[in-house]
Amino acid sequence: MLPFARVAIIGLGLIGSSIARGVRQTMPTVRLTGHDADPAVRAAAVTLDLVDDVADHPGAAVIDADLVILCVPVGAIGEAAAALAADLPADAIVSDVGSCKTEVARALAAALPDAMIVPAHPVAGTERSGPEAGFATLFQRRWCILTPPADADPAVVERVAEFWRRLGAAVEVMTPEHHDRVLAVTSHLPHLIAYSIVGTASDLEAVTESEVIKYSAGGFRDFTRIAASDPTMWRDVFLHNREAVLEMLGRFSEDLASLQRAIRWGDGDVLFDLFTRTRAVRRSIVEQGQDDAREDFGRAHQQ
Ligand SMILES: NC(=O)C1=CN([C@@H]2O[C@H](COP(=O)(O)OP(=O)(O)OC[C@H]3O[C@@H](n4cnc5c(N)ncnc54)[C@H](O)[C@@H]3O)[C@@H](O)[C@H]2O)C=CC1
Ligand SMILES: O=C(O)C(=O)Cc1ccc(O)cc1
Repeated sequence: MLPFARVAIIGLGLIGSSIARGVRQTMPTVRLTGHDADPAVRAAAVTLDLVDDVADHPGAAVIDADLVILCVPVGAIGEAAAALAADLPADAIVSDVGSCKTEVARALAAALPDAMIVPAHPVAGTERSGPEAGFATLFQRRWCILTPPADADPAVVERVAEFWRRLGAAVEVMTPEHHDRVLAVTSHLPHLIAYSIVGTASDLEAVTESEVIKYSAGGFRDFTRIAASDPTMWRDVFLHNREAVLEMLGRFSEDLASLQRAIRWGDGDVLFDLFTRTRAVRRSIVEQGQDDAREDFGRAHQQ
Protein backbone atom coordinates (compact mmCIF):
# COMPACT_ATOMS: atom_id res chain seq x y z
CA MET A 1 0.00 0.00 0.00
CA LEU A 2 1.17 3.52 -0.79
CA PRO A 3 2.36 5.31 2.36
CA PHE A 4 0.77 8.59 1.21
CA ALA A 5 -1.76 9.53 -1.49
CA ARG A 6 -1.37 13.33 -1.58
CA VAL A 7 2.08 14.81 -1.13
CA ALA A 8 2.86 18.55 -0.96
CA ILE A 9 6.40 19.78 -1.58
CA ILE A 10 7.33 23.24 -0.30
CA GLY A 11 10.53 24.42 -2.00
CA LEU A 12 11.01 23.09 -5.54
CA GLY A 13 14.80 23.33 -5.87
CA LEU A 14 17.31 20.48 -6.20
CA ILE A 15 15.86 18.30 -3.44
CA GLY A 16 12.18 19.22 -3.78
CA SER A 17 12.24 18.68 -7.54
CA SER A 18 14.15 15.41 -7.14
CA ILE A 19 11.49 14.15 -4.71
CA ALA A 20 8.78 15.22 -7.18
CA ARG A 21 10.51 13.43 -10.06
CA GLY A 22 11.12 10.34 -7.90
CA VAL A 23 7.47 10.23 -6.78
CA ARG A 24 6.32 10.50 -10.40
CA GLN A 25 8.51 7.49 -11.27
CA THR A 26 7.99 5.24 -8.28
CA MET A 27 4.53 6.26 -6.97
CA PRO A 28 2.77 7.55 -10.10
CA THR A 29 -0.72 7.57 -8.59
CA VAL A 30 0.27 10.01 -5.83
CA ARG A 31 -1.25 13.46 -6.30
CA LEU A 32 1.57 15.99 -6.08
CA THR A 33 1.22 19.65 -5.22
CA GLY A 34 4.01 22.17 -4.76
CA HIS A 35 4.89 25.71 -3.82
CA ASP A 36 8.04 27.80 -3.90
CA ALA A 37 8.49 31.34 -2.57
CA ASP A 38 10.30 32.35 -5.77
CA PRO A 39 7.89 33.05 -8.68
CA ALA A 40 10.62 32.11 -11.20
CA VAL A 41 10.95 28.67 -9.57
CA ARG A 42 7.16 28.24 -9.62
CA ALA A 43 7.18 29.07 -13.34
CA ALA A 44 10.01 26.57 -13.95
CA ALA A 45 8.08 23.92 -11.99
CA VAL A 46 5.11 24.40 -14.35
CA THR A 47 7.33 24.22 -17.46
CA LEU A 48 9.11 21.10 -16.15
CA ASP A 49 5.75 19.58 -15.12
CA LEU A 50 7.21 18.67 -11.72
CA VAL A 51 3.88 18.43 -9.85
CA ASP A 52 0.17 18.24 -10.67
CA ASP A 53 -0.52 21.67 -9.22
CA VAL A 54 1.90 24.54 -8.49
CA ALA A 55 0.28 26.83 -5.91
CA ASP A 56 1.06 30.52 -5.49
CA HIS A 57 0.42 30.23 -1.74
CA PRO A 58 1.83 27.52 0.58
CA GLY A 59 -1.59 27.04 2.20
CA ALA A 60 -3.16 26.14 -1.15
CA ALA A 61 -0.46 23.51 -1.73
CA VAL A 62 -1.04 21.69 1.58
CA ILE A 63 -4.80 22.05 1.99
CA ASP A 64 -5.56 18.36 1.38
CA ALA A 65 -2.10 16.82 1.65
CA ASP A 66 -1.38 13.79 3.83
CA LEU A 67 2.40 14.39 3.67
CA VAL A 68 3.99 17.84 3.54
CA ILE A 69 7.77 17.99 2.92
CA LEU A 70 9.61 21.26 3.49
CA CYS A 71 12.54 21.40 1.05
CA VAL A 72 13.82 24.90 1.80
CA PRO A 73 17.14 26.08 3.30
CA VAL A 74 17.31 25.20 7.02
CA GLY A 75 17.15 28.87 8.02
CA ALA A 76 13.78 29.21 6.23
CA ILE A 77 12.09 26.05 7.58
CA GLY A 78 10.40 27.71 10.59
CA GLU A 79 9.06 30.55 8.46
CA ALA A 80 7.88 28.15 5.71
CA ALA A 81 6.09 25.98 8.31
CA ALA A 82 4.41 29.01 9.91
CA ALA A 83 3.16 30.17 6.49
CA LEU A 84 1.18 26.95 5.96
CA ALA A 85 0.07 26.32 9.57
CA ALA A 86 -3.46 27.68 9.17
CA ASP A 87 -4.20 25.42 6.17
CA LEU A 88 -2.51 22.21 7.35
CA PRO A 89 -4.96 19.28 7.66
CA ALA A 90 -5.09 17.91 11.23
CA ASP A 91 -4.01 14.43 10.12
CA ALA A 92 -1.19 15.55 7.79
CA ILE A 93 2.36 14.42 8.54
CA VAL A 94 5.00 17.11 8.21
CA SER A 95 8.60 16.38 7.26
CA ASP A 96 11.60 18.25 5.92
CA VAL A 97 14.93 17.44 4.25
CA GLY A 98 17.24 19.84 6.10
CA SER A 99 20.93 19.00 6.40
CA CYS A 100 20.92 19.64 10.16
CA LYS A 101 18.18 18.54 12.51
CA THR A 102 18.29 19.75 16.16
CA GLU A 103 17.48 23.41 15.54
CA VAL A 104 15.16 22.52 12.65
CA ALA A 105 13.12 20.25 14.97
CA ARG A 106 12.76 23.16 17.41
CA ALA A 107 11.67 25.55 14.64
CA LEU A 108 9.13 23.04 13.29
CA ALA A 109 7.68 22.29 16.73
CA ALA A 110 7.36 26.02 17.47
CA ALA A 111 5.62 26.78 14.16
CA LEU A 112 3.38 23.67 14.18
CA PRO A 113 2.81 22.72 17.85
CA ASP A 114 -0.06 20.29 17.09
CA ALA A 115 1.35 18.61 13.96
CA MET A 116 2.81 15.12 13.59
CA ILE A 117 6.40 15.87 12.60
CA VAL A 118 8.98 13.36 11.32
CA PRO A 119 12.10 15.24 10.18
CA ALA A 120 14.25 13.59 7.51
CA HIS A 121 17.63 14.11 5.88
CA PRO A 122 18.33 12.36 2.59
CA VAL A 123 22.13 12.12 2.59
CA ALA A 124 22.22 12.65 -1.14
CA GLY A 125 22.78 15.74 -3.19
CA THR A 126 25.05 17.61 -5.52
CA GLU A 127 26.71 21.02 -5.68
CA ARG A 128 23.91 22.23 -7.95
CA SER A 129 20.66 23.88 -6.94
CA GLY A 130 17.31 24.88 -8.43
CA PRO A 131 14.46 22.95 -10.07
CA GLU A 132 16.41 22.10 -13.25
CA ALA A 133 19.16 20.39 -11.23
CA GLY A 134 16.98 17.65 -9.73
CA PHE A 135 16.74 14.06 -10.96
CA ALA A 136 14.54 11.10 -10.02
CA THR A 137 17.34 8.70 -9.09
CA LEU A 138 19.12 11.07 -6.65
CA PHE A 139 18.10 9.08 -3.57
CA GLN A 140 18.69 5.59 -4.92
CA ARG A 141 21.11 3.55 -2.82
CA ARG A 142 21.58 6.54 -0.49
CA TRP A 143 20.82 6.89 3.21
CA CYS A 144 17.85 8.84 4.44
CA ILE A 145 18.10 9.59 8.17
CA LEU A 146 14.87 10.15 10.13
CA THR A 147 15.05 12.03 13.44
CA PRO A 148 11.54 11.68 14.94
CA PRO A 149 10.74 13.13 18.37
CA ALA A 150 10.92 10.57 21.19
CA ASP A 151 7.11 10.43 21.50
CA ALA A 152 6.44 9.98 17.75
CA ASP A 153 3.93 7.28 16.77
CA PRO A 154 6.02 4.37 15.32
CA ALA A 155 3.36 3.80 12.63
CA VAL A 156 3.75 7.39 11.44
CA VAL A 157 7.55 7.06 11.38
CA GLU A 158 7.19 3.83 9.39
CA ARG A 159 5.03 5.56 6.74
CA VAL A 160 7.68 8.24 6.23
CA ALA A 161 10.37 5.51 6.13
CA GLU A 162 8.39 3.59 3.49
CA PHE A 163 8.05 6.79 1.42
CA TRP A 164 11.86 7.15 1.31
CA ARG A 165 12.36 3.44 0.63
CA ARG A 166 10.07 3.81 -2.40
CA LEU A 167 12.37 6.59 -3.64
CA GLY A 168 15.23 4.10 -3.39
CA ALA A 169 16.84 5.17 -0.12
CA ALA A 170 17.88 3.06 2.84
CA VAL A 171 16.41 4.47 6.06
CA GLU A 172 18.05 4.89 9.47
CA VAL A 173 16.51 6.45 12.59
CA MET A 174 18.55 8.43 15.12
CA THR A 175 18.25 11.39 17.48
CA PRO A 176 18.69 14.87 15.97
CA GLU A 177 21.67 15.50 18.25
CA HIS A 178 23.49 12.36 17.10
CA HIS A 179 22.68 13.18 13.47
CA ASP A 180 24.15 16.66 13.81
CA ARG A 181 27.43 15.40 15.31
CA VAL A 182 27.88 12.70 12.66
CA LEU A 183 27.03 15.00 9.74
CA ALA A 184 29.21 17.78 11.15
CA VAL A 185 32.25 15.57 10.53
CA THR A 186 31.16 13.67 7.41
CA SER A 187 29.52 16.50 5.47
CA HIS A 188 29.59 19.96 7.04
CA LEU A 189 33.32 20.10 7.90
CA PRO A 190 34.40 18.84 4.44
CA HIS A 191 32.32 21.60 2.84
CA LEU A 192 33.89 24.20 5.15
CA ILE A 193 37.37 22.94 4.26
CA ALA A 194 36.55 23.08 0.54
CA TYR A 195 35.19 26.63 0.81
CA SER A 196 38.28 27.64 2.75
CA ILE A 197 40.92 26.06 0.49
CA VAL A 198 39.31 27.33 -2.71
CA GLY A 199 39.10 30.80 -1.12
CA THR A 200 42.80 30.64 -0.21
CA ALA A 201 43.75 29.53 -3.72
CA SER A 202 41.63 32.23 -5.27
CA ASP A 203 43.32 34.87 -3.05
CA LEU A 204 46.71 33.49 -4.13
CA GLU A 205 45.68 33.63 -7.76
CA ALA A 206 46.16 37.38 -7.81
CA VAL A 207 49.74 36.83 -6.66
CA THR A 208 50.58 33.99 -9.03
CA GLU A 209 48.71 35.35 -12.05
CA SER A 210 46.26 32.48 -12.43
CA GLU A 211 48.77 29.62 -12.07
CA VAL A 212 46.75 28.20 -9.19
CA ILE A 213 43.77 27.53 -11.43
CA LYS A 214 45.81 26.71 -14.55
CA TYR A 215 47.83 23.95 -12.91
CA SER A 216 45.17 22.75 -10.50
CA ALA A 217 45.40 18.97 -10.20
CA GLY A 218 42.57 16.54 -9.56
CA GLY A 219 42.44 17.08 -5.80
CA PHE A 220 41.89 20.80 -6.08
CA ARG A 221 39.29 20.35 -8.81
CA ASP A 222 37.33 18.08 -6.45
CA PHE A 223 37.40 20.84 -3.84
CA THR A 224 36.10 23.37 -6.38
CA ARG A 225 33.08 21.16 -7.05
CA ILE A 226 32.16 21.08 -3.37
CA ALA A 227 32.93 24.80 -2.99
CA ALA A 228 30.48 25.55 -5.81
CA SER A 229 27.61 24.42 -3.52
CA ASP A 230 24.74 26.79 -2.83
CA PRO A 231 25.83 29.75 -0.62
CA THR A 232 22.42 30.26 1.04
CA MET A 233 22.03 26.59 1.90
CA TRP A 234 25.51 26.25 3.38
CA ARG A 235 25.44 29.56 5.26
CA ASP A 236 22.31 28.25 6.96
CA VAL A 237 23.83 24.83 7.73
CA PHE A 238 26.80 26.41 9.54
CA LEU A 239 24.63 28.88 11.44
CA HIS A 240 22.19 26.13 12.51
CA ASN A 241 24.66 23.37 13.40
CA ARG A 242 27.02 25.72 15.17
CA GLU A 243 27.93 23.67 18.27
CA ALA A 244 28.68 20.37 16.49
CA VAL A 245 30.60 22.07 13.66
CA LEU A 246 32.70 24.09 16.11
CA GLU A 247 33.51 20.94 18.10
CA MET A 248 34.61 19.01 14.98
CA LEU A 249 36.49 22.05 13.68
CA GLY A 250 38.43 22.19 16.97
CA ARG A 251 39.46 18.54 16.61
CA PHE A 252 40.34 19.03 12.96
CA SER A 253 42.51 22.08 13.74
CA GLU A 254 44.45 20.07 16.35
CA ASP A 255 45.02 17.20 13.91
CA LEU A 256 46.11 19.63 11.21
CA ALA A 257 48.55 21.24 13.63
CA SER A 258 50.09 17.83 14.36
CA LEU A 259 50.62 17.27 10.61
CA GLN A 260 52.19 20.71 10.39
CA ARG A 261 54.55 19.72 13.20
CA ALA A 262 55.41 16.40 11.48
CA ILE A 263 56.29 18.22 8.25
CA ARG A 264 58.35 20.83 10.09
CA TRP A 265 60.35 18.17 12.00
CA GLY A 266 60.64 15.77 9.08
CA ASP A 267 58.64 13.07 10.88
CA GLY A 268 57.76 10.88 7.90
CA ASP A 269 56.34 8.09 10.08
CA VAL A 270 53.50 10.31 11.31
CA LEU A 271 52.60 11.24 7.73
CA PHE A 272 52.97 7.68 6.39
CA ASP A 273 50.88 6.15 9.20
CA LEU A 274 48.04 8.63 8.71
CA PHE A 275 48.02 8.28 4.93
CA THR A 276 47.95 4.47 5.27
CA ARG A 277 45.01 4.67 7.66
CA THR A 278 43.07 7.08 5.41
CA ARG A 279 43.70 4.91 2.33
CA ALA A 280 42.03 2.03 4.21
CA VAL A 281 39.02 4.27 4.92
CA ARG A 282 38.64 5.00 1.20
CA ARG A 283 38.96 1.31 0.32
CA SER A 284 36.25 0.32 2.76
CA ILE A 285 33.92 3.00 1.32
CA VAL A 286 34.54 1.70 -2.20
CA GLU A 287 33.92 -1.88 -1.06
CA GLN A 288 30.56 -0.79 0.38
CA GLY A 289 29.64 0.59 -3.04
CA GLN A 290 29.52 4.25 -1.94
CA ASP A 291 32.26 5.46 -4.25
CA ASP A 292 32.25 7.97 -7.09
CA ALA A 293 30.62 5.55 -9.51
CA ARG A 294 27.34 6.51 -7.82
CA GLU A 295 28.04 10.22 -8.41
CA ASP A 296 28.82 9.56 -12.07
CA PHE A 297 25.57 7.64 -12.38
CA GLY A 298 23.69 10.62 -10.94
CA ARG A 299 25.32 13.13 -13.25
CA ALA A 300 24.57 11.02 -16.30
CA HIS A 301 20.90 11.18 -15.38
CA GLN A 302 20.68 14.93 -14.77
CA GLN A 303 19.69 15.93 -18.29
N1 LIG B 1 21.76 20.41 -1.97
C1 LIG B 1 21.99 19.23 -1.42
O1 LIG B 1 22.89 18.53 -1.87
C2 LIG B 1 21.17 18.79 -0.26
C3 LIG B 1 20.34 19.67 0.41
N2 LIG B 1 19.60 19.25 1.50
C4 LIG B 1 18.72 20.19 2.19
O2 LIG B 1 17.61 20.38 1.34
C5 LIG B 1 17.08 21.68 1.53
C6 LIG B 1 16.87 22.32 0.16
O3 LIG B 1 18.11 22.38 -0.50
P1 LIG B 1 18.22 22.44 -2.09
O4 LIG B 1 17.05 21.78 -2.71
O5 LIG B 1 19.57 21.98 -2.43
O6 LIG B 1 18.14 24.01 -2.31
P2 LIG B 1 17.64 24.84 -3.58
O7 LIG B 1 18.23 26.19 -3.44
O8 LIG B 1 17.89 24.08 -4.84
O9 LIG B 1 16.06 24.92 -3.34
C7 LIG B 1 15.49 25.57 -2.24
C8 LIG B 1 14.20 26.22 -2.69
O10 LIG B 1 13.51 26.71 -1.54
C9 LIG B 1 12.84 27.90 -1.92
N3 LIG B 1 12.48 28.64 -0.70
C10 LIG B 1 13.29 29.32 0.13
N4 LIG B 1 12.58 29.83 1.17
C11 LIG B 1 11.29 29.44 0.97
C12 LIG B 1 10.10 29.59 1.71
N5 LIG B 1 10.06 30.28 2.88
N6 LIG B 1 8.95 29.04 1.22
C13 LIG B 1 8.96 28.36 0.05
N7 LIG B 1 10.06 28.18 -0.68
C14 LIG B 1 11.22 28.68 -0.22
C15 LIG B 1 13.83 28.62 -2.82
O11 LIG B 1 13.20 29.59 -3.64
C16 LIG B 1 14.43 27.45 -3.60
O12 LIG B 1 13.75 27.25 -4.83
C17 LIG B 1 18.03 22.42 2.47
O13 LIG B 1 17.47 22.45 3.76
C18 LIG B 1 19.28 21.57 2.44
O14 LIG B 1 19.98 21.66 3.65
C19 LIG B 1 19.60 17.93 1.91
C20 LIG B 1 20.38 17.01 1.26
C21 LIG B 1 21.26 17.37 0.15
O1 LIG C 1 27.63 17.18 -3.42
C1 LIG C 1 28.10 16.56 -2.46
O2 LIG C 1 29.21 16.01 -2.50
C2 LIG C 1 27.34 16.46 -1.20
O3 LIG C 1 27.91 16.26 -0.15
C3 LIG C 1 25.86 16.60 -1.30
C4 LIG C 1 25.15 16.80 -0.01
C5 LIG C 1 25.02 18.06 0.49
C6 LIG C 1 24.30 18.27 1.66
C7 LIG C 1 23.73 17.21 2.31
O4 LIG C 1 23.04 17.43 3.44
C8 LIG C 1 23.84 15.93 1.81
C9 LIG C 1 24.54 15.73 0.64
